Amino acid sequence: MARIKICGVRDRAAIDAAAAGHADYVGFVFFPKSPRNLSFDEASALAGMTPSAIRRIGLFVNADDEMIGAAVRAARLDGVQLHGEEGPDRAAAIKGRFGVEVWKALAVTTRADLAAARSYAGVVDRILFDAKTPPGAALPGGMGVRFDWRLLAGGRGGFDPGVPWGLAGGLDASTVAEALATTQAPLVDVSSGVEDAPGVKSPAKIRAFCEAVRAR
Ligand SMILES: O=C(O)c1ccccc1NCC(=O)[C@H](O)[C@H](O)COP(=O)(O)O
Repeated sequence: MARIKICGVRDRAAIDAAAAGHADYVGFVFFPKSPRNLSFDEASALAGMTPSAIRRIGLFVNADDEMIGAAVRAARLDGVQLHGEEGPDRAAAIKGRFGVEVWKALAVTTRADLAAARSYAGVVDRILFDAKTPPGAALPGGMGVRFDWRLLAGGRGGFDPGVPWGLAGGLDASTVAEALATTQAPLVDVSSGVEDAPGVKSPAKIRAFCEAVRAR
């Protein structure tokens, strides 16, 4: 069964809904331009509300060590998701310095974009294939954009980028079954697809999303 990450949670209701849906991860966004951005104090409080069965992943975009360290400590993060232009060397340095799981998001439009995953094999704990947002978009993720999931449709053994992976971008309760059927993704990540407005998570949509994943 695919693992579930609910990204961009900002309040107790969203965390409770993720727990009710047996989500595996929640994502805390540390990117000031995002409507989902958290202060370190907010993240610390949310961490205290998160059941121990759910792991906390902090999302960063080209952040420096000072910011990542402060967030890891405040929110007692289990992992960091790198959503900017962090290369394998930077990812390795972050893993070495902070000793948490490191996920790298790769923006995908065409098959050629998948090849970059290989350079992170043995370095990161997970690759997240996410849709490339349009040029000039306000954010590099969390915008409900999807890519052609057939790019991840593997052969008999399924798609194998040589590193554990997940699928993100444009998922919601009505599309995730098709996404899973097409890709056999071992993890799905959702943000705007479980919101009523940017940054406003819907507990009902979170529960529906989790049910749609678990129903498969
Ligand atoms: O959520 C944000 O505001 C955000 C900001 C900067 C970089 C990435 C961001 N979000 C990434 C995600 O939440 C997801 O990993 C992914 O992009 C899926 O988002 P969505 O299409 O909205 O489900």
